[in-house]
Amino acid sequence: MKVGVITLFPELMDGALEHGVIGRARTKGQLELELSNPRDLTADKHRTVDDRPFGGGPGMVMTPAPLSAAIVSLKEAMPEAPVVYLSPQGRPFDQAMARAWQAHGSVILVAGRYEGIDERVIDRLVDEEVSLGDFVLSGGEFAALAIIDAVTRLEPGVLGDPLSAEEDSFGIEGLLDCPHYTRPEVYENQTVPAVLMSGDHKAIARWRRQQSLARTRDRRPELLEKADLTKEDKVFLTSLGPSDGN
Ligand SMILES: Cc1cccc(C(=O)NCC2(NC(=O)c3cccc4nocc34)CCCC2)c1
Repeated sequence: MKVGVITLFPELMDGALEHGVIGRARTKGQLELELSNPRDLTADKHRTVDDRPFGGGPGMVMTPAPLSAAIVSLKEAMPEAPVVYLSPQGRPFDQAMARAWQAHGSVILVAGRYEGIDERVIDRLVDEEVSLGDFVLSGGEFAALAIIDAVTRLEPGVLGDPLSAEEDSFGIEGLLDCPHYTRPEVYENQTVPAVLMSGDHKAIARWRRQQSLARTRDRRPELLEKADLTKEDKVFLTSLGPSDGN
């Protein structure tokens, strides 16, 4: 997987991507990260990357020239990669998008700062706008980090146990995850569901599936519409009483 990132804070990206599963994927060459900082491509001695908005108003806007130069430099290195601007105006990111970008093999992510980027850069160079959610951030970098994590995990060989990528709840046709327990067996007088201690793997798998289904119905019923449910799933859901929302 090749990921290009345009960011004014490459050190922030680098640092966050040196650890854990993602850090190892980089070391093993399963993830190639190429960062480009528009500030390095400025032509003025003050290395200006932002300016005041036409039409007035608060804050600053990222200027088009250095940002375009940074995008073009990565497009030359990764001509097949789609250019994705991370922004609140974008299409919500989801596991299907992560799978599509992993399958494609490369993506260029543009992280905004200030109030955003000059619209002419979007018109000319951006293929798609994608959002991590409806909240205000200082920059697109943390959205980029989340997306890089989601995509890299899907790369074959990155996760020790390939099943865990599938078993992540969104791997199982977009259901929420079941509860998880580990030692000690009794903690603060709270015990573990007996089925998990039974050694009956069929019963455990059924319990986990039913927990995922019940939680999805209670907390995110809209996900059930898109989920790929078996007949047994549907029978179980019908057997549940009214949702208690938890
Ligand atoms: C709801 C709302 C309305 C108006 C502005 C903002 C806002 O947060 N504007 C600031 C910026 N936000 C993001 O980049 C950003 C934010 C959230 C999710 C994201 N997913 O990807 C990038 C994302 C845009 C340029 C610099 C940071 C948010």
